[in-house]
Amino acid sequence: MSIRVEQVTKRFGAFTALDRLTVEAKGGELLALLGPSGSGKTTLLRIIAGLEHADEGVVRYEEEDVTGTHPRQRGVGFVFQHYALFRHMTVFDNIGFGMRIRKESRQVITQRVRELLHLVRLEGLENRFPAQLSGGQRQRVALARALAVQPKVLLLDEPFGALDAKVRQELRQWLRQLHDEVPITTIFVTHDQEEAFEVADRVVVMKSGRIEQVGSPQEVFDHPANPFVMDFLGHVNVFHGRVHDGKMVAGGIEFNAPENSANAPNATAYVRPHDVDLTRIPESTESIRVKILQINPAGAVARVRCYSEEFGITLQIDLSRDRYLALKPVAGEELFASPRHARIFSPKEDYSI
Ligand SMILES: Nc1ncnc2c1ncn2[C@@H]1O[C@H](COP(=O)(O)OP(=O)(O)OP(=O)(O)O)[C@@H](O)[C@H]1O
Repeated sequence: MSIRVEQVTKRFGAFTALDRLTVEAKGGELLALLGPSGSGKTTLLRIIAGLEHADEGVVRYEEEDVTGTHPRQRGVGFVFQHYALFRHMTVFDNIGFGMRIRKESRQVITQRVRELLHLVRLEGLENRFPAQLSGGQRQRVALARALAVQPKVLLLDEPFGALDAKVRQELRQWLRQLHDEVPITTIFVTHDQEEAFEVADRVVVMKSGRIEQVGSPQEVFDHPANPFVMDFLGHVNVFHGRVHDGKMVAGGIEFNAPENSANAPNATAYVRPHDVDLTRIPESTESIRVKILQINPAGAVARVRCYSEEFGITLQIDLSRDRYLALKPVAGEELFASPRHARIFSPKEDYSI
C-alpha cells in the first residue's frame, strides 16, 4: 500500500516543524527519513500514523484520504526507539497481545505467534520475560508484536537507536532481510546515514521541516542535491574559490567544470576523504603540499589528517589499506595531496566533475 503526504504543515505554537512537505512511500517500499535532530522526522512519522494532526495538508493511504482517521483504523504497526514491551508478560504474550485484543481464537494466536517467532529468529524464547532478553532481542519482539496484527504499514522510529553498534549492525541486516520476506510498506526514522543507506530502498533527506532530496542511497550519495546533503552524508573537505571559463579555481588548484556556462565569483568544491590521493612526489602542478598531523590506520581505511598551509585548512584523507601499506606515511612528514573528484556548488548552479 502506498502512502502519500501532500503539502503537510505542522506548527507547534510559532514554530513550524513541517513546512508544506510532500512525500510518497510506494507500495512495499522501505523508505528512510534521514535528517539531523529537530528536522521533523518523528513529527512526520506521527502524522502518518495518526498520532499527531497536521495543520494543513492531506495524508493518503493508497487513494484513501486518512487525514482525519483514528490511528487504530489506519492499520499501522509502530515501533519506537525504547521498546515498550509489557514487562509482566512473556515474549509469547507480548507478541500475541494485539490479537487477544481483537479476540482472535487461542489457536489462531498460537499459530501466528509461532510463525512470528520464527520470522524474528526468537524460537525457544517465548516463555522469557523482557528483562531476560538482550536489547536487540527486545527490539525484535517489538517488531514481531507490531507485525502480529498484520499491519498495512510499518512505522519505525529510530528502532535501533538505543542499541550498541554491533547489535545495530546485525539488526539492520536482519530488518532488510525481513522486509524482503514480508514486503510491507515501511517508513523508518534515523539520523544515521549509514543505517539509512544500508537498509532503505529510498532515502528522504530532511532539514528544518522540509525535504532536501529524495532518491536511492546511491543517487543521494553520488549526486547530492546541495551542500547540505553533501555535508550531512559524511565528512567533506571544502575548498573555496571561483568558477571561471569552465574551471573552478581554488588557490593553486583547478577543477575542470566543463558543464558550467556561467562564471561565479563564489564557488565551493567538496571533496570526499576517499577522493584524495596522497603521494611523496607531486602528481601534478595541482597537488597540494600537506603536513601529516595524525594517522589512524585501525579500520577498513587508514584515516589521515593533514594540514595545508596554502589553504589554511585541515584535510581528511581516507587511504585504502593497500595504499596505506605502500606509502606508510608518518606524522610530521610533508607529502602531496591530490583531489581526484570534486562536487562543485556555486550559488546559482551546481555540477560535478
Ligand atoms: N509537542 C511538541 N511541542 C513543541 N515542539 C515540538 C513538539 N514536538 C516536536 N517539536 C519540535 O519540532 C521539531 C521537530 O521535532 P521532531 O521530533 O519531529 O524532530 P526529529 O527530526 O525527529 O528529531 P530527533 O532526531 O531529535 O528525534 C523540533 O524542534 C521539536 O522541538
